[in-house]
This record gives sequence, structure tokens and C-alpha cells, in this order.
Amino acid sequence: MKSLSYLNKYFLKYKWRLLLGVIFIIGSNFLYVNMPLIVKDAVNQFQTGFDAENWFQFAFYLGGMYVLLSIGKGIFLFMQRQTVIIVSRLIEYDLKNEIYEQYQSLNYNFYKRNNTGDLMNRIAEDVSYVRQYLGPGVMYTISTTFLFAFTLTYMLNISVELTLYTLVPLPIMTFIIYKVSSIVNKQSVQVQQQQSKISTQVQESFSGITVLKAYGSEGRFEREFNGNVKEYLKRHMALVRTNAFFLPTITFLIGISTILTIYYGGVLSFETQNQISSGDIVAFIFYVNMLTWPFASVGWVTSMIQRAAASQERINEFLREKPEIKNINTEPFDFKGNIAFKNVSYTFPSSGIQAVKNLSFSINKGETLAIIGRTGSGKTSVINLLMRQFDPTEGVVEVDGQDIKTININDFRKQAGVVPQGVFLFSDSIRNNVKFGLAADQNANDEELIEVLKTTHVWHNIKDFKEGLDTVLGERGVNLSGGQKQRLSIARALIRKPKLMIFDDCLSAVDTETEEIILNNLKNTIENNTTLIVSHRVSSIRNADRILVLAEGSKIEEGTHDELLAIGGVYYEMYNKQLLEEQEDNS
Ligand SMILES: Nc1ncnc2c1ncn2[C@@H]1O[C@H](COP(=O)(O)OP(=O)(O)OP(=O)(O)O)[C@@H](O)[C@H]1O
Repeated sequence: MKSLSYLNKYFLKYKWRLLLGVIFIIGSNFLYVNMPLIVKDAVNQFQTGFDAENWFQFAFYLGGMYVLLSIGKGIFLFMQRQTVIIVSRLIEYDLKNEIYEQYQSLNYNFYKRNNTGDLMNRIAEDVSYVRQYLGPGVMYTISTTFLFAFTLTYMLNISVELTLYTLVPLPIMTFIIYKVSSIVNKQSVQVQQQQSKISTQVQESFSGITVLKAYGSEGRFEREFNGNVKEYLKRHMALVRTNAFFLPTITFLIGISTILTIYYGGVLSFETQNQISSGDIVAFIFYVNMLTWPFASVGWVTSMIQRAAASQERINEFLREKPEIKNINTEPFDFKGNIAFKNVSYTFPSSGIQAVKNLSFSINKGETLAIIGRTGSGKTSVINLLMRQFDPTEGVVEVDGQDIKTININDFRKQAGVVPQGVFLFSDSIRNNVKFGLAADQNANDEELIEVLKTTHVWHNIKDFKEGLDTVLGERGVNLSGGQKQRLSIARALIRKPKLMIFDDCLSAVDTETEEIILNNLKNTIENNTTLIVSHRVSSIRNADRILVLAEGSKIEEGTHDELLAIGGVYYEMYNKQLLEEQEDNS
């Protein structure tokens, strides 16, 4: 329950609206408890007989009062929803924004530790459970408290003894409803889990349809799907059964309370020689029925609050996360073009793997440095350190002679064009996918877009599409080949005219001939830029100013292509092996 106190700041933010809501709640309940008194008057009047002349006036007065109270109650009820429920929606909106902002501020390691589904669930499902507490939870708790207090006062006013008799079954109802609600919540979670299992399976079978068909696995998938759906049905039926207990339980217990009211009310009426009138008994029956919902809602709301508390705890867990990378300097930073790694080491906290070991190198303005190494040798980790996705465990990364931790990292990142290893394109037009690379204060016209697409040797493919730059990619549109996607991804980095270019093995899906064309085209573009090319293919990096060979996170060789060949070490071996493979491919 403590976790929900996190939301107090939001209650404080909307305190006036909430206060108004509480006034409406009090108003509606006050009018509500006065309605049975009109019925009581009417019944008593029936018993004592009418004055023939006044009966119409009397009926008109009581009927009118009843209608007026009902209308008043209705208006207050409408207004209470307009205030309290709206506050809950506003807090839901604020909370979602706060979580999303927090997600944006968190770094690489956080995203590696947590899976996408979990991130999505906390901002969607957990927030919706918390919203139920903020809206109906809060509204019914306040409403129940006032309704209970008013009703009890009126009942005690009529008869203390009768009140005690009739209230006996109601706490039992609260307890049963609490139990039933808890079971319903647990079963709902089980139904939801099965539902997301089915969604994941369906989604995977669609996105992996080519593999599925190639392996002839349709039958196996269908059997698994049937099994999952059967389980879903079973879980849902269990939920329906439990839900079915709700109304009968309430009706049964209210029935008992009503019988007790009539019985003891009758007895008291006789014993006390009409101290309790028939009208009192009728009003009492009304009050007992009025208390049904407060008592039932205590059980329902308690279980709702428990569920919200668990969800808020999950949300707080993420909100408490502190970003590992903090931008302590907001002074504008203008990158001159010099990079240096000084005895840099990095160990992944999650796996304890030391990906970079005591690495030193520098890239001067306008230079192209290439890093080559086998899979897992630490190449991508070097880029992540340079982009400050994480900070070194030891050593310093310097940008223009300053520790990267002390410069305005946002400004530095804006001046870099990173082409990552894994291409990610949005389900959007080619134009918007390339323009995504532009900084907020940049713009590019079609000529400029075409220019970069020509540089990356993909325009000749795009111009043949009917919609050209407006061609939509992904699920809703055209699927590009792996190599075309990589080239689009490079164009996205080029369009921002970066001072630092970083290519992370981004030509692995194109053949060496196309690679040659692209590298030649790029030569002019990156001539004055500081450039870092990471690859496991010698052909991509042979023209670099300097080449660094990495093995298990350490630098084992450094020099130009010719120098490294002359050494006759690891680079020489890689070169010969790849040359041989190429010749075999061509023969
Ligand atoms: N998020 C991570 N958590 C834990 N260990 C990681 C993580 N990312 C990489 N590693 C480990 O760090 C080492 C270096 O990985 P890195 O991705 O830098 O290599 P790479 O040379 O870029 O490999 P590749 O050529 O396959 O992309 C590997 O042993 C890898 O298993």
C-alpha cells in the first residue's frame, strides 16, 4: 500500500477539483438518504388515513419532493463523475508521461536488462490498474464513507436495536465480496497472461511466416495455437464462474437483512406499542438496500487497491531507476574532430564480461580509423563508449581533449552520424525514414534526400518504386532487401551532415562490388570528417588511414593496410582468408 503514496503529489496537484468532487459526493448522498423519509411519510399517512380534501395536495407535495430529490441526486452524481473520474484520467495522463520521460532518460544497460513487453506493460496495463484506484477506487471509498455515515445516523435515529439486527449480515457480505474480488483479480491476471501468450504466438507466426513455411511447421504451430486457445477458454470459464457468484451473494444477504428488518421491525412495533411505525420499517428496508453497495464496494475496492498497489510498486521500480549517464554540462559544445581512448576498459555489469581491455587509440580531425576483429571482439562496445551509451569502468574517453563525461553529450551526439549494426526502419515513408536523421533545427529538400540516397547507391532502386520517396516501408508497405535497408540507414546518418561518422559493420549485407561503389561515393562526403569504421571485412576498411585489430577487447595490431600486411600477423591472416573466400565465390 505504501507504493500508492507516490501518487499523493498528483492528488495535491488536482486538490481543488477533487475537493469539488467530494462536495458533490456529499451532496448526492445527502439527498439520497432523505428520499426514504418521503416514502416513510407517505406510508404513515396511508395508515392514519387521509383528509379527503388534502390528499391530492399531499400526494403532489410528496411526489414532487421525491422527484426533486432524485433530480438533485442525479445532477450531483453526474458532477461527481465529472470531477473525480476526470481527475483520475488527468493523473493517468501525467503518470504515463512521467514514465515515458523516465524511459527516455534511461540508458543502454537499462534496456538490455528489461524486455520490451515488460516496459510496455508498465506504461499500459499497470497504469490502467492504478487509474482504477484513482477513479472508481477513490470515488467509491469517499462516497461509501459518507453514505454509510448518513444512513447509519438516520437508522440509529429510528431504532438502535433494529439497526444492530439488520446490519449483522452486511460485514459477512463485505468479507465474501472481498474474497470473490481477490479470486476474480487473480483469475483476470491468468486470463491476461494467456491472452498475451496467444498474441505473441500469432505475432511471431506472422512475422516469421517465411521460416515457418520453409520448415513446413504450420501443423505444429496450429496445434500449439489450439492448445493455447483451449487453455484461454478454460481460464476464462473459471473467471465467469467466479463472477457469477457476485450478484446472487449480494441478493441473498440483502434478502436476509430485509427479512430481519421486517421481522424485528414488526416485533419492536408491537412490543413498544407503535414507537416504530410502519413507515419507519419501510424506510429501514430502503436504508438496508442503500447500504448494500457501500458494504459490497468495501470488498471490491479493497481488492482493487491491492492490485493497484502491486502495479504502482512495479511502476515505482522503474521510476526509481537513476540514469547512469548524466549530462552535467549544458554549455553548447562544438566538436572540432579529435577523439582519444586512454587506457579504456569496460565490463558489462549484467554478465561480468570484459568487452574492452585497456584500449588506447586516437582519431584526429579528418582521419578515418577502422576497427576490425572477429565476432565478439568488442567493436560495438567501443562505439557505445564513444557515444557515451555507457561510461568506461577504467580509463578515459576524450573528445577534443576533454573527458567525454564533462562535455554536453547531447550536443556531441547531434554532431555524430551513427549507422548501427542492426538496421531499424519505421513503418513510414522512405522520405520520413531518411529525414529521421535530421536534428530538430535541420531540414532537407527532395534534392538533398536524393543526393544522399545516390551516395549510398540505393536511389536507383527507390526511383523505380511507383511512389518514389513516398513509398511506405514495413508491414503496411514495401519490404526492402537487407542491403537496401542498410544503405537507407547510412543515408539517414549522412543527411544530418555529421562531423563524426560512425559505421558499425553496416555494409555486411551488400556484396563487395556494391560496397566498393558506396565506399568510393562516401570518400568525398567523409573527406573532412572524423570517421570510425567498424567491420569484420577487410574490404570495407583497407583504405582507412589507420586500422586497429581487436581481439577479446584488446588492441593486438595497429597500422595502415600495407603496414599490417607486412607484419604478417592476424590482419594478414584475415586478409588472405577473406581473399580466398572471395575468389571461391567468384569462381
Ligand atoms: N549488453 C550486453 N551485456 C552483456 N554482455 C555483452 C553485452 N553486449 C555485448 N556483450 C559481450 O561483450 C563482448 C563484446 O561484444 P561486442 O558487441 O562489442 O562485440 P563485436 O565485436 O561488436 O561483435 P560483432 O562483430 O558480433 O558485432 C561479447 O563477448 C558480448 O557477448
